[in-house]
Amino acid sequence: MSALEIRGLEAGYGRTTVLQGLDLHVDSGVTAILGSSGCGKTTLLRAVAGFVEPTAGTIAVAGRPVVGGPRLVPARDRGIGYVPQEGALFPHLTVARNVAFGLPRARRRDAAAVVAEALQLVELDPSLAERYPHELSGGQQQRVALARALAPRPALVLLDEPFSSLDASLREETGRAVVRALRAAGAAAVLVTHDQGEALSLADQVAVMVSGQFLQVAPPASVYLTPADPRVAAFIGHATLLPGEVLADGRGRCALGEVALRPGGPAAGAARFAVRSEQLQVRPGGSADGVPGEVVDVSFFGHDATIRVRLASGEQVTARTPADSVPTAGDRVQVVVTGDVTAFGA
Ligand SMILES: Nc1ncnc2c1ncn2[C@@H]1O[C@H](COP(=O)(O)OP(=O)(O)OP(=O)(O)O)[C@@H](O)[C@H]1O
Repeated sequence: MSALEIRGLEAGYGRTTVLQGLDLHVDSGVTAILGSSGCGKTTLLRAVAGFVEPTAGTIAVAGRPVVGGPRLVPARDRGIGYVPQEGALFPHLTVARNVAFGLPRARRRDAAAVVAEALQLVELDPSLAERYPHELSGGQQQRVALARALAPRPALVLLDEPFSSLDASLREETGRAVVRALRAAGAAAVLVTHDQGEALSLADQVAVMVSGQFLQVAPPASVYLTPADPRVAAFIGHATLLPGEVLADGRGRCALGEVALRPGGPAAGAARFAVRSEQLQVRPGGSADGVPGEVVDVSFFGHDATIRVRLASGEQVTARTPADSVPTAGDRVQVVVTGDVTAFGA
């Protein structure tokens, strides 16, 4: 039985349709909904949770229809845990009372045991139970919000950009802890994010959303290495898209010269090539390999750097290079492509 099954879902506000017929299947584990601001990620979560009424389609949670079935099941009866942006804990309640808040009446009598178990799941010290939210760090507050969502033992937890207010290091640590807690609780989760690193590192399945549609739903490595659409390639791999031509022998030609193509692409003729930044190597000007170009600018990150290069054709490409061999703006370089390039029909 799947934790969440969505078919042909349409939803919006007034006359505006935001979700344009979505299908999604979540068995278990974490599914990340990845997309840029305004594409409809929160609207999808709200439709699943029961805060937005869809105009078409069906939603089933743990095998039970909640939309498009015999009756529209209200939010409180869907058996879903919801972690909103920035946790939204009740400021006047202690951690323990926050966690116990959503428990059904029958389980409130042993609330202390449920709270202790939920705090253990999210790896929080039991001594924090009597603190108030303002006495916790941002990461601890997020874990309490998850403990509150997990306490009623839902089959499905929805998380809306849960780490967006945390700084980079805390974000990674909290993200991993949250995934461990979800797995330990046996709950499937749908995590909304616009951060591709977060989606790729935390999720078992990534659904890439653009304008209320899913362009690809697949495991992280597949959306990264074998994007189904040029927009997925540009969004996920920071790929440069170049016009070119597929040659008869399965190779391709573009402003980067002749390149090897990933099998299964379009037939010979005009095409678009997606080249990920780490597939491009920048060598000193005058090197034998590659095509010539001029460095436009460099962004240094410590562990590596990205280098924008203007090719002789006038097109610009972005290369990622180790931190110890970074050229400077204005340098003449040779750009070499490594590995297979993904081609899409023009
Ligand atoms: N209550 C509302 N009434 C009318 N339009 C809305 C409402 N909420 C959202 N929208 C619009 O619906 C579209 C999708 O919004 P949504 O919040 O789902 O996007 P999102 O992908 O979650 O964005 P973000 O990453 O910025 O949170 C946007 O164009 C937004 O302006």
